[in-house]
This record gives sequence, C-alpha cells and structure tokens, in this order.
Amino acid sequence: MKIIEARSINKYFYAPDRFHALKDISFSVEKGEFVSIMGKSGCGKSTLLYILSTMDTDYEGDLLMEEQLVTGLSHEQLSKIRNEHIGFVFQFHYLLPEFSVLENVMLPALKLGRKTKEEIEHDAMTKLRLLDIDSQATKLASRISGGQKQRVAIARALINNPSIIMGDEPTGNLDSKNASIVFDIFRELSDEEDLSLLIVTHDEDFANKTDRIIEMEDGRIISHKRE
Ligand SMILES: Nc1ncnc2c1ncn2[C@@H]1O[C@H](COP(=O)(O)OP(=O)(O)OP(=O)(O)O)[C@@H](O)[C@H]1O
Repeated sequence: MKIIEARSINKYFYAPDRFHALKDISFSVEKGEFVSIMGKSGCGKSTLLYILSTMDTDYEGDLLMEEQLVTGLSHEQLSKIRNEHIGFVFQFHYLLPEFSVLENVMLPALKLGRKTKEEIEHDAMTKLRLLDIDSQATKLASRISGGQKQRVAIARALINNPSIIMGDEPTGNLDSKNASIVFDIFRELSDEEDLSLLIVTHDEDFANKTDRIIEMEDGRIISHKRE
C-alpha cells in the first residue's frame, strides 16, 4: 500500500519574486519502506517535506495519504490526519525542557485525547523501552544527552502509532556514534514494525543504507536510486 503519494506537485513562492520552488514532483512511499531525500542546500527538500506533512497547503497537484486524497481538506481535517498518521523528527529535538522525558512523549497523545492518562503513560513507557531509554523517563528533558534527546524525540513521534515518520535531518546535530544509533532505530522500525520513513539527510552514508534515495536538484527529482 502507498502510505504517501505526491502527484505532480508544484510550489511557487511569491516574495520577493515569483520562484518555482518545486517542479512537478511525483513519487510515493510504500508501507514499511525507508526512503531518504538528498540534494544540495536550497534544492527544495524542506519545502517538499512541509507539503507532504500537510503543514503547507499552498501548492498545485495532489497529495494522498494511505491512498486517500488529502489535498483540499480543511485545516481541522488535516490536523487530525497529521496527529493520527504522521510522526515528526527534526534536526533539533524540540523537547520541552521543563517537562520530564515521560511527559514529553505523552504530550501528542494527550493532545489527541483518545485514551486515559494511565493508558497514555503505559504507551509512552512502551515506546521509551523500544528506544532503550526508559531508564531516563523521570528525568527532566533538559538533563539528558543530545543522543538521548533525539531518541526521546523519536519515542514522541511514535506515540500515536503513525504510519509514517518524516524527518528533516534528524541526525544532523548528532555525532557519528549517535547518528548511527538513530539510523539503526529507524532501520528496525522499518523492518520490524513495518513503519514507513521519509528522511531528509545530507549524510551520504546514512542515505546509502536506506531502501531508496530520492535525489533533488533545483526543485526537481532527478533520480530514484534503489539500494
Ligand atoms: N518562504 C519562502 N519564501 C521565498 N522563498 C523561499 C521560502 N522558503 C524557501 N524558499 C526558497 O525555496 C528554495 C528551497 O528551499 P528549501 O528550504 O526547501 O531548501 P532545502 O533543500 O531544504 O535546503 P537546506 O538543505 O539548506 O535545508 C530555496 O531557494 C529557498 O530560498
């Protein structure tokens, strides 16, 4: 099944001048597939991820999630889809420093309001165990290392059991040892949990180990390299 699909997406910016930022972008990510997006600075990677994650609705073309058209839905509907289907991991973890590790992971599920606090706490501990960071649960998020913070950010991205994880340089701020730990976690999530991953990276070693590399140049996809 296609978890996400872009059909002929074009994006223009109008300030200061008209600028064609994404040119006829078409591709899809299958269930359980681990895909990386590479390309020089300014080629449009973040702009594309912003559209695919349904945050930016100002584009031409169609976006489908789990084979349903999402282009044209209201902001409320999109926000629901985002919360239920997409987990985000960024270069900077954006954890709330004054909250505990456990509370940070619980937050997106509390926001969704589907389960009791006890159930959410149980789920959050399960995710923290999966990321092998449950021993840090009661610590303040500001009091753990950079690599640990990124693992907590991944646990948080997983809390609502999304079908896809999208990442904008999630290992960009980590040393090589921690970057490799985070990569291995992504690989395991793809192989064992059948989770789809779409990760923007500048790290060629990282990209070479994913299932497919989407290479961008000047707003276009110029190749799909399958490993
Ligand atoms: N809000 C905006 N208004 C005008 N132009 C923009 C805006 N946002 C991005 N751009 C332009 O669109 C192009 C793509 O930007 P984008 O941030 O997607 O690149 P990127 O590939 O993610 O780069 P990087 O690797 O440096 O993060 C760039 O030329 C950028 O200057």
